Amino acid sequence: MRRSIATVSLSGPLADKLTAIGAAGFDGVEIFENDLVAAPMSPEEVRARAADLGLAIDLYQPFRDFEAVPPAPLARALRRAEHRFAVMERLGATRLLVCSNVSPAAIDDDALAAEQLRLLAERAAQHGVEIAYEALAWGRHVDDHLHAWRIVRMADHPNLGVCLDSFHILSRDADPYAIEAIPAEKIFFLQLADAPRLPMDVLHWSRHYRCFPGQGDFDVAGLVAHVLRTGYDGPLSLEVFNDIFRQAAAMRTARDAMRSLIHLEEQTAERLGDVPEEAPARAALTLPPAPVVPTGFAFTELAAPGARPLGGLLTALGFTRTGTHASKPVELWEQGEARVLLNTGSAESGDGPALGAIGLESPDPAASVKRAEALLSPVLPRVRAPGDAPLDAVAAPDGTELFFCRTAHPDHPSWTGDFDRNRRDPAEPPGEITHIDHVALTQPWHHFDEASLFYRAVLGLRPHESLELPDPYGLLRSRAFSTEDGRMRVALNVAYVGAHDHAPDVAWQHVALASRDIAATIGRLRTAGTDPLPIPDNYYDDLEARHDLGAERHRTLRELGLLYDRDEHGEFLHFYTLTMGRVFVEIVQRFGGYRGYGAVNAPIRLAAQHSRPLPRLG
Ligand SMILES: O=C(O)c1ccc(O)c(O)c1
Ligand SMILES: [Mg+2]
Repeated sequence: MRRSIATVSLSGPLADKLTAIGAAGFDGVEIFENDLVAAPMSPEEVRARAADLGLAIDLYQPFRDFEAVPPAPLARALRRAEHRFAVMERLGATRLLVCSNVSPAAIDDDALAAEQLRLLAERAAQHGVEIAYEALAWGRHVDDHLHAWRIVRMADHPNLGVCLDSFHILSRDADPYAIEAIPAEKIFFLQLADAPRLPMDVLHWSRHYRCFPGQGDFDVAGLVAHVLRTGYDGPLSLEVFNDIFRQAAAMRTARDAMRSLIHLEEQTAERLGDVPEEAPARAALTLPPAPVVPTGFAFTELAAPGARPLGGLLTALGFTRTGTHASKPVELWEQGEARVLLNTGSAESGDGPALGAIGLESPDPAASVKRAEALLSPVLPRVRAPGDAPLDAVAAPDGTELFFCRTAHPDHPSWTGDFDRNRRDPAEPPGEITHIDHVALTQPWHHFDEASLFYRAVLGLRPHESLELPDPYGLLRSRAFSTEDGRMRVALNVAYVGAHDHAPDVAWQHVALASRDIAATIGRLRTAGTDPLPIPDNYYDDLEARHDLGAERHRTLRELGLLYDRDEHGEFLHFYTLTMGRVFVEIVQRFGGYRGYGAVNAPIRLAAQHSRPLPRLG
């Protein structure tokens, strides 16, 4: 399908927005009047710029508070309209969006609305313009797309149709099924936006919290499927009012927008299903190569300029250094299926250790990269020595390198073959750590939505509930993404701005390791002389109030310094190590199918982390 985007969705002056939209590969653009009015370019210049960038001007908008008014305001509105038609002629735009009247002066009279819209359409026709009538969810009398359609049908003018906007429809929980009854030629435009479910006033919600499809909670693909069943073949156009996107780099937002549409077309195809009666609708869609869902973690790589403290920590947790890379200053540490790479050669950032890369188990690493590339993720150049196994990698939005691996599979060269694994001591008593449970990545606040879409669309992960966690210095947003079977999980946290002078930088990342006997692991750590993150006594008093686990268990948890959570599936015990540079390690033990991440305990962790000076490194 043709892909468009409204200029309101991006940051910057109009010329820069157009450049970014063109560079991201869009076919068309909705020009917002504000952007044009404020631009130092004539409509003819905007027209020429758009044409140079290969962009059609698909819509000009918005035209407000027109219909169902008394004669005097109608006369004024028609005068306004004539001016808009003249600008549109200069722009070369032929569709004008008219949104439903929000003025208290509007009259609740569909016949009057239809008559006046007919008059507007008649005037528009003289300028070769068509009117797309959109029901705003907060319209005075028309706040529903089917109501707008009834008025359009009543007006019965070839230059008048409806504009459907997924936000206005889905924010009101309207069933989009009835859209299928609207003839395709009367759907003049389709605007798409997603949004997180927020119980708030709909105007405020729409103007500040819209996001690209795949970043929020709406079933946008389901709606598009209904629209395509009508035979609609106009553009899929993103119209996103978002406070953060208004501030973010336009090039990056435009690429994210395009990624959203690619993914949306794919999801729409899924909603349509592979049956003959849906074939015409499906034919309009362009599909990227199918997602290759990771099956687990192959490794995590920590940039460890001063490797000693991290190596010491891993030893205390029961890891063994099992190898060194044949051509790079990278050590392999293993325990069970948990593998940690310490990259001692990484540049000294001044911040100390950091999480640099994640290895994901993929059933087909090359296909994983093709998928990521089709969804506009930067593929990383392969820097490897001649004998090294091929490693396919892409960059996640926050710069974390994601390697697609096939560990120890007979049909695929394994990355572990690049390590001299001569140090594995068979006499070493096995520790309790079994595998990597999850990885938690802190995202810059203005890239959180981009990162969410990346993990959903590129890796095919399922989003979990979005959480807000109190922290002494701010409110932390957190959302987990996992495979259906939960074997591979990533938690994204958004870093806050830190407006206090003394607010610490919390761009921490952490690796959570699964233990089959967490009491033994924390004991092992203490025996090695390494303290875990201390948990205040008050936590255990509160835990006793919230859960009755029996006196004995409560005493043990308190003595060991373990945190506790439960859900309807099972129980969860965990603890943390102290932070080193930008990373810390969490040890977790799941019982009986517990699905969460101990998020209730995150505020305790954050408070404890803030109360401690950072350990000295090196
Ligand atoms: O918020 C608004 O006023 C507004 C304007 C134009 C639109 O297409 C829309 O969906 C909302
Ligand atoms: Mg709209």
